[in-house]
Amino acid sequence: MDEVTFKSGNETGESTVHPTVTMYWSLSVSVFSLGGLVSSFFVGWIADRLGRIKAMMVVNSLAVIGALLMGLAPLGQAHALVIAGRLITGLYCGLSSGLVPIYIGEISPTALRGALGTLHQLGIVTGILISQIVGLDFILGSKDLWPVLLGLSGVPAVIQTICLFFCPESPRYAYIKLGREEIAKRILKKLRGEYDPTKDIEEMKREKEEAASEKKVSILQLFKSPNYRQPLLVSLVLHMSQQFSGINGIFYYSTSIFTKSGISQPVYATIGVGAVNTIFTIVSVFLVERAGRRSLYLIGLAGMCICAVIMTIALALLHNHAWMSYLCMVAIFLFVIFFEVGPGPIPWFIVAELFSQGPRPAAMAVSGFCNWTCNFIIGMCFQYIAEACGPYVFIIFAILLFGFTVFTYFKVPETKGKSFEEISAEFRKKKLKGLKATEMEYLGSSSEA
Ligand SMILES: OC[C@H]1O[C@](O)(CO)[C@@H](O)[C@@H]1O
Repeated sequence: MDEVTFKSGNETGESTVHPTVTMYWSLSVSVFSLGGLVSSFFVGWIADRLGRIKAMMVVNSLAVIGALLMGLAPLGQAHALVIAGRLITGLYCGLSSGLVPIYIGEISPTALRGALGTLHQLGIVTGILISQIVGLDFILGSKDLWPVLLGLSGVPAVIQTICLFFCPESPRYAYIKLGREEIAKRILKKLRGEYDPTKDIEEMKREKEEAASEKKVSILQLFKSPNYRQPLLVSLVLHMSQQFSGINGIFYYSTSIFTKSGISQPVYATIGVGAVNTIFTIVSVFLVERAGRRSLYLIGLAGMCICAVIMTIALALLHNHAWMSYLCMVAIFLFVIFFEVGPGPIPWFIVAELFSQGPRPAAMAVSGFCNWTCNFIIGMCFQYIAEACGPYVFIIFAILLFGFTVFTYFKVPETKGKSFEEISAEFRKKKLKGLKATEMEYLGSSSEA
């Protein structure tokens, strides 16, 4: 008999799963983010080498290959093919989660950069919601139809490839990277309608001069150069805060959290979470250009921190008070709402705002790598931490969220309505101020001596 079999009926009457199955399951869950973290490193390279549009088209082929491997899995060693397919799909997601925000950031007019940037997250959450629904056991999540479910994951990439034939290349790439002013002007007119592109071209010219003075920025230089220290720190911490907020703890394990908190139809509650997640990402599209990134991020993190505390209290008191399950459920929904108001969408597009054309691709690669690494860590560890901590698991996230809120308050600048150039000038000003302060301290201490 194959090793991969389910044993059922232990002494407690619950069914138990053979450890080999658990191992294959965990592996197929985690290779996805492993693929993401490896490939995100190459985002900058491929974006500059092929241009934004061609890069997205080429990368989409990975999604199709991954989907085919999973869809055709029953024809071969099913578990091995599913794991290989998930790995390749992860490689695809790592690249595309960097390329899409770079492209959106570069084609958007300043006043709409945040709103359009949030559409990237809207794409992610809509995908999650659709897969939650079609994954229901009476739709495609059954013993016979699961290969169709997994095979369909390539469809959005095919649709995107077709749409990309109608999309213009990034004007910033055309002007700054390729030096094609006329083409850049034509693209700008195609994107914005008949208007005078002189102001935009002027801005790109200044960015190009800045980029020319700093040579090509590699990932190593990004870490070495003091000019990028502050924006890099902000980018990495924002991506870390997105994943270490515990959002995927909720997403990966929401059904079991709902079961534990006594909800009778946990799968539908999970779909409810997906729906609320999508609705509030749409709300964020409209909010982000009004309220600004910094305030939304602060409200989002602080709100999530409070929800994590409430969830902990509700889970801890559940044994004594059955109504705590409702409180827990409300806290979970609010947690997701606060996430999508700021920490969900903002990290993806703010990195493109914090860096000018030269270092932008490298910065996107490093930030994407950070996001996927943290995602992988949560995927691997959450279950074990939850088992070890019981109802107190979310207190860890509450503490982390508090720390990230304080960091955001002191370190994250507002980028709303500012040109790329103005944003980097602000960082330079801060750096100078910091230097002056250190000089003063030094002079102060030497005169005291
Ligand atoms: O909406 C939740 C989803 O958003 C992400 O944080 C990406 O921005 C994913 O890691 C998560 O599954």
